[in-house]
Amino acid sequence: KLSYSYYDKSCPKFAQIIQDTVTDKQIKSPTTAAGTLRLYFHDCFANGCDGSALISSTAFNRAERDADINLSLPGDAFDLVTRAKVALELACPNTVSCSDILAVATRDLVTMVGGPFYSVLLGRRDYRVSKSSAVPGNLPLPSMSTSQMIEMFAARGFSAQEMVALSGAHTIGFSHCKEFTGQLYSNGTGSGGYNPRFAQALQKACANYKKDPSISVFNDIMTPNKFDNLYYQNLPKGLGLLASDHGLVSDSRTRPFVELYARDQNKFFQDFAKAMQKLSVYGIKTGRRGEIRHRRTNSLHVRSRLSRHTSSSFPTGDSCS
Ligand code: HEM
Ligand SMILES: [Ca+2]
Ligand SMILES: [Ca+2]
Repeated sequence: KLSYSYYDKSCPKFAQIIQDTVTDKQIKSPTTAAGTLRLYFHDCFANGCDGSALISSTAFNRAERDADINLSLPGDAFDLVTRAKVALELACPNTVSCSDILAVATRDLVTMVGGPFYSVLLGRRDYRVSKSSAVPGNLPLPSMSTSQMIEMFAARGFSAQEMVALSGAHTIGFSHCKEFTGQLYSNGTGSGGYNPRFAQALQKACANYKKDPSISVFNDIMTPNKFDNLYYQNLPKGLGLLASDHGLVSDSRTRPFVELYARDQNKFFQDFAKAMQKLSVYGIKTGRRGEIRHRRTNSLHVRSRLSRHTSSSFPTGDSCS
């Protein structure tokens, strides 16, 4: 049922509208790419790529996006999807799903910041149900062992190699101090796999994070805004940020792939693209299991987020939330 030409007749401007929205947003807010890529991963891993992570909570329902782990997803990522939705509803009403928008916008952003281009199958439908209680256990935590992470990916049909390739997403974006400082302080400078000078610098950068939880650090200190293979080159040098990143190079089941991608960026790009295509059809809803979501929002959603990003006010009109 999915196809590459799904909107060719019903919405010929589909690809162009998303591309224009993405370009405009990424130029104005350069953190959009990483935020959207993470949002996409979190949507897909929790019950499939069905737009469930985009839904806002109501008085009667606490939605996925208000699950603890999702509170640090930046407002800019949600805002991007809403902007594309508004433009697409004007051009072709009631035709394009929010989950297709998120899949293609993510691909466009990865390409825009230097990563590989890959084609995305279309025709996903959006799921109506979104519960914050369904999130814990479905997403990896930096405190998990490599075995636990391998298991979580395997449960969804992803090999250890595909997990390592997808983790290359940490070549861009940020992490908040609370995600890695526990490791730094409990192990003391230089242990736990961290390069000693790097650990010191991180402690300094995060010295005030309890007072200011928005303090965050680049995932890839070498090329934080560029999608490349420096993330893998950093790991053996102790320059990975999260404990889970270090785990990939200390475990013998994943280390060979870290080394492979550190040596060969083309191979990383090929495998990342393939794994993203596989992720993009994970748990999708077709037919009557889903819908083309379109909600009218006429009030501003005011949200408090842990995120360092400012969440732009949502435009009035159709939205995916
Ligand atoms: C393998 C296990 C993984 C763990 C334990 C993990 C954990 C995390 C954590 C804790 C953060 C910091 C969030 C924050 O403080 O705002 C983060 C950021 C990020 N993650 Fe992961 N992640 C994993 C895999 C992935 C995958 C597979 C992708 C995408 C394909 C991904 C994409 C991202 C991106 C792009 C960011 C930066 C977000 C931003 O700058 O707003 N991660 N990850
Ligand atoms: Ca989902
Ligand atoms: Ca990079």
